Amino acid sequence: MGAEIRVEGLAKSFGRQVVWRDVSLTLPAGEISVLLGPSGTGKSVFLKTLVGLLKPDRGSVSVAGRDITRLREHELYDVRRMFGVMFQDGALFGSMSLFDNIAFPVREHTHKSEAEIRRMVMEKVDMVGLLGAEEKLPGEISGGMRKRAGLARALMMDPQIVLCDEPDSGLDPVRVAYISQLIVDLNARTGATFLIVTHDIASARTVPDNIGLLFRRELVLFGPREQLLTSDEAVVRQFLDGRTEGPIGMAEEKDAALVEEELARLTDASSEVRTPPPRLLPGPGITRPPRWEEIARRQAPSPAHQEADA
Ligand SMILES: Nc1ncnc2c1ncn2[C@@H]1O[C@H](COP(=O)(O)OP(=O)(O)OP(=O)(O)O)[C@@H](O)[C@H]1O
Repeated sequence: MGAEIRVEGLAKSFGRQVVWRDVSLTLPAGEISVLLGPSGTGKSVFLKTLVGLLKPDRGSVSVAGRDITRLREHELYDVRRMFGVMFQDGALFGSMSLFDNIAFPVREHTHKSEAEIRRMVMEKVDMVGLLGAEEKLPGEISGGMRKRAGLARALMMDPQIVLCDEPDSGLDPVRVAYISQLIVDLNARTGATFLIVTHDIASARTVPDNIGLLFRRELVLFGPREQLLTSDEAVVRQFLDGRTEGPIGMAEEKDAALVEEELARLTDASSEVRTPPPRLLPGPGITRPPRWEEIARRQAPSPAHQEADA
């Protein structure tokens, strides 16, 4: 089951460089949240702060009710075990098979037998769709498969919270769609709380319950997906519509160009933008827990619509 994370008044600087100064948000237990923002706005720093790898200058991070900014190192260890982290580059050891890479956290942190480790690894390998590839080296498989292996490793300790740093970076649109579906499926199967950092607006629109936007040292907005996608807030509209007019200037030129390019492909007609697309649902064969049943029910066409369509 997922744990809630409550962040209040978080600030972080490196020397004179302010990364962000007053970030507050709650990641609801068991839900999927996405964090958007141009490069360099401190999304990875935020993930590292949530796991206690970086200490904030101010503010609190409560994980299942415990403020990790006040914990000692040995107490932090217990809280960290609640997390599974999928790093940006997969962070797999190049000389180890996928099996050994995925087994790594369990071998490091537990004294389980090899037979038990094999059972656990094969379960996760199956969950991420890598059955048959477990003896390959990371260099022998595609980028999409490496991402899946990174996810399998993040899941090994049955985490209550899964953090994914750009699970879709460097993948073609079809592989991005597969990874998005996988994240939805894993959320339905594990009930864990997911936070995903991404630049991919298409998946940000269809995967999460909640979306946040970091820009220029601030969390511009964080809330339910529908609220953000239909927001009239100028900065949100500008970001989602990829327009140059608006409060967001061109200081981060390269990032703005990148974001615009993505958005221009996906959100031409602004009327379409205002109607959130349907959410991705867990795939066939996945038993939907009540919260996913509810999401599916809410977005199913009503009987009246079905009759009108017939
Ligand atoms: N350990 C560190 N020491 C000093 N500066 C750092 C450190 N880690 C990150 N930074 C700086 O903090 C800023 C935010 O970095 P971060 O990697 O979190 O951005 P990001 O939003 O994740 O970017 P991207 O989308 O490119 O991954 C950057 O300017 C980076 O150089």
